Amino acid sequence: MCGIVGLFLKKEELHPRLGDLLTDMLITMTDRGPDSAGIAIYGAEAEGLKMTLQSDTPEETFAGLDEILGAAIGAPVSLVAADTHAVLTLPGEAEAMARALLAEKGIRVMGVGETMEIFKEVGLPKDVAARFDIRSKGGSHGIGHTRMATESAVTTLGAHPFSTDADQCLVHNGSLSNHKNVGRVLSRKGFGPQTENDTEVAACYISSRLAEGLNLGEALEGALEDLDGFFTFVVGTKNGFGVVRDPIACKPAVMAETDDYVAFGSEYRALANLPGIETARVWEPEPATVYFWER
Ligand SMILES: NC(=O)CC[C@H](N)C(=O)O
Repeated sequence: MCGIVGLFLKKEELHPRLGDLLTDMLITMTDRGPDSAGIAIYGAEAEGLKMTLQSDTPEETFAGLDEILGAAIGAPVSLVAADTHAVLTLPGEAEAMARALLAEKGIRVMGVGETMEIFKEVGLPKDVAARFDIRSKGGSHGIGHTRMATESAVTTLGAHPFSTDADQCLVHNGSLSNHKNVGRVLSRKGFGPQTENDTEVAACYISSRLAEGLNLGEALEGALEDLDGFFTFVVGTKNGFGVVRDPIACKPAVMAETDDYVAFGSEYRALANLPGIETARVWEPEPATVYFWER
């Protein structure tokens, strides 16, 4: 199982509603995966870099962290905390120094980017969305996932979306069969996974191909060649949104497009309440076919 949703808004007037629409879509998919849930939101562009952090002891960990980091970096740092996560904004050139300081304190970096923020925890979509107040978040596009684990433990780090490079994340329904081998090859190239999860290998694979200069569509074509097993992937980048299913395509998937948005759901009921869905073009994505949109 696992439930995936994605929403790429073409119409700017809908941007303030992104978090609300995605939350409803993901809650509809709850019975496809009760283990953990997560949402990545591509929101307002930061002046600098956003780093989404996670801590199991957020009250002690996040208190005063902006001042500590700001003093160490010698530049202003802002921090917005919500439950176990916090979004830090800092100058891009301070990323390496910030990562070192955060690692010393045992704080996890869930993802970085100019626009992407990422929130994921063990629990049901409705609870995870409420803990991080996802409904209040606006943005241009986002992806979400509710997990029934097949490949690694039910933990925060095993939850989707997996973000393995700036402004890039991926969700997956299925299970890969050659992720151990692909992971080893990617490790040698400096794109190795941090967890035992098969999906993270797919995210690392896309990162490595984008870093080679491929666009998102080409990177997803590469995944069809190089990744074995069952998969429906939905991928977000700063300006892009892509979908691909393996050649057998046994995991359900449905898409809808209007002048206002492109939407993905594991099942139609995830899309059923979107505005204007009555007149949308609705289709089942073909096996081994890449779909992607870029602004
Ligand atoms: N049920 C699924 O689709 C699981 C996705 C992935 N294999 C995981 O374990 O996280």
